[in-house]
Amino acid sequence: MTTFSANLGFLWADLPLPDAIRAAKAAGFDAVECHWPYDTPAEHVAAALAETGLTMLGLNTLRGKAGENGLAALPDREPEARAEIDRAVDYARRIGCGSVHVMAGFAEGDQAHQTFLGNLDYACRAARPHGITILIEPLNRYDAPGYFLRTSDQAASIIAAIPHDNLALMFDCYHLQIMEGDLSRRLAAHREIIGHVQIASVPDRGTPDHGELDYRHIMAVLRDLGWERPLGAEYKPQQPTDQTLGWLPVLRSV
Ligand SMILES: O=C(O)[C@@H](O)C(=O)CO
Ligand SMILES: [Mg+2]
Repeated sequence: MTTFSANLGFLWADLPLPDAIRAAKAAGFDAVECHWPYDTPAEHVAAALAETGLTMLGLNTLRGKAGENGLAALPDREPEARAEIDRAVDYARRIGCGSVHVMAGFAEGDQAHQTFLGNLDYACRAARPHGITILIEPLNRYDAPGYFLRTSDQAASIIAAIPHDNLALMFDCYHLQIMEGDLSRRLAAHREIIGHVQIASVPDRGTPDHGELDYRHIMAVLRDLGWERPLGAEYKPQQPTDQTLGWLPVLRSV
């Protein structure tokens, strides 16, 4: 049976994070994940996780100044990028969260590529003692124009260049359908480096039961590939989240 993680960056985003965790539990999710939890003390999040029995699967590094979308590929910003990596790894460690998405930022070119490699090497070393995986995620050109990481192949070549086994691809079906399509073959080609899978409808980033992607098919592909971890529901609810969950029992029963 496929299991699902509620992305609390979008779902129940109006609630304090501990209450969002409780709401995800009450709605029947199997796990949670978030974007930027840092305004909430880690011990409050850890307590809500312990109370509900849910695990926080992932969180992101902070994006930087207003208008920025991560720092890790920005030349000459290594001290800030690494401080954010340290902050994220420490927070993840304190709440028992298994992965940290290191956000690349708006950049291009070889210097950005080299900077990203250096910062990812740093992140993998910082995360390893805590059993934490570092994730990198290609984002689509419409939501994040100019974002350094755009395709699964680019992510794969970066992962191959880093000599650590705790670096993996966040395969967000929403972004990669927009950028590349051909998702069944993309999932198979990159199976060994995928660390987390996220879902939402395309193109409107709504509930995963409509739009140009049929997630019943994607779920069958993932099952055939031996994927058993929760899929991250990272969609933007157009109504209060509790009123948008009709897709959950339907996809769960597939
Ligand atoms: O897809 C997304 O936007 C998120 O997974 C993320 O972490 C970057 O904002
Ligand atoms: Mg995503």
